[in-house]
Amino acid sequence: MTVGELVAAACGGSLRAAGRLLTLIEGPRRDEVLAALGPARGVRVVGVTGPPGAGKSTTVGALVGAYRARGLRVAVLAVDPSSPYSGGALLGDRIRMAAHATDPGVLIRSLATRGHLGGLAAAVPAAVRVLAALGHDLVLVETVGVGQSEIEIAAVADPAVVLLAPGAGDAVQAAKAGLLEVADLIVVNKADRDGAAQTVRDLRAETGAPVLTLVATAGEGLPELVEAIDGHERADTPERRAERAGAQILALAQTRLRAHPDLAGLAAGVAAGRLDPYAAVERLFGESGREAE
Ligand SMILES: Nc1nc2c(ncn2[C@@H]2O[C@H](COP(=O)(O)OP(=O)(O)OP(=O)(O)O)[C@@H](O)[C@H]2O)c(=O)[nH]1
Repeated sequence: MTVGELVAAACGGSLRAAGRLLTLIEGPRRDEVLAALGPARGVRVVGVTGPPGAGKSTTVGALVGAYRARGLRVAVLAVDPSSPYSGGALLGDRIRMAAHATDPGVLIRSLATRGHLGGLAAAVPAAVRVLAALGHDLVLVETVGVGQSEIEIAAVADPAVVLLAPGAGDAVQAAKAGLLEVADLIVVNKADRDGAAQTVRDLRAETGAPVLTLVATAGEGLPELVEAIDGHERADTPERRAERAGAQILALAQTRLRAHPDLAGLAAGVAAGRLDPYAAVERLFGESGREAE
């Protein structure tokens, strides 16, 4: 099948074709697929991130249920920055979201990011474009908050929801990792556990922001979370959209620069004193960089 035929089949409802397109955009044929999709269509992107075990998958599953009840077509992109595997990654998440596995209005997909910096930034926007073109109304991007990835998620998600479990450890780790800085919404999940109220107080003191509570397994606090997500979207402005787009462009540019074939040679030159770093940057950007000045 050509890419055009795949797009037509996927738009006609073929999950196989949709899966194939999502695989293609992880490789060298990404631009071909994006061109075949036609003009970009707006789609809501909600990010859910947090430390391992905070309850991200359970929460995403609950959010899928809430948005399906409104009749929206929902896609879930589960991103595991530590996994080199595509497609089959995060099997556990698929199992936890089994309630939606047979619902044709829900597409659940794992994205590998091959472990390189900027991986999430490079992979997610293209996948979101595909999902939007296929008629999804909402994309939930779930990622394990373990490093660079959660900073990058803020660039594509509106809002970025940071999920923590009760206990000082999680909150302190989240603050250290820079997770709280990128959070549009902070949620303490497992609010049925001891220490939840204290964690909420700590996070409020740390961030000065409102903190939501949730029992994802029971759906307690879910309507409030959905309301907060919707409210955040209503408050979106052209300036904020431009800011997110700018952050996305920078993250992609950084990915390209890190993979630049001349980078190692230039670094060796600077280290040996043959070249100064300013000249190295000039060479890295080549003609386009010089023209821009
Ligand atoms: N008591 C309680 N347990 C919960 C709640 N939400 C999730 N859990 C449990 O916590 C465990 C981890 O939940 P997951 O949804 O897999 O968490 P995760 O953040 O996706 O975990 P990773 O995939 O390891 O990153 C599971 O056993 C859930 O059933 C909650 O609100 N209360």
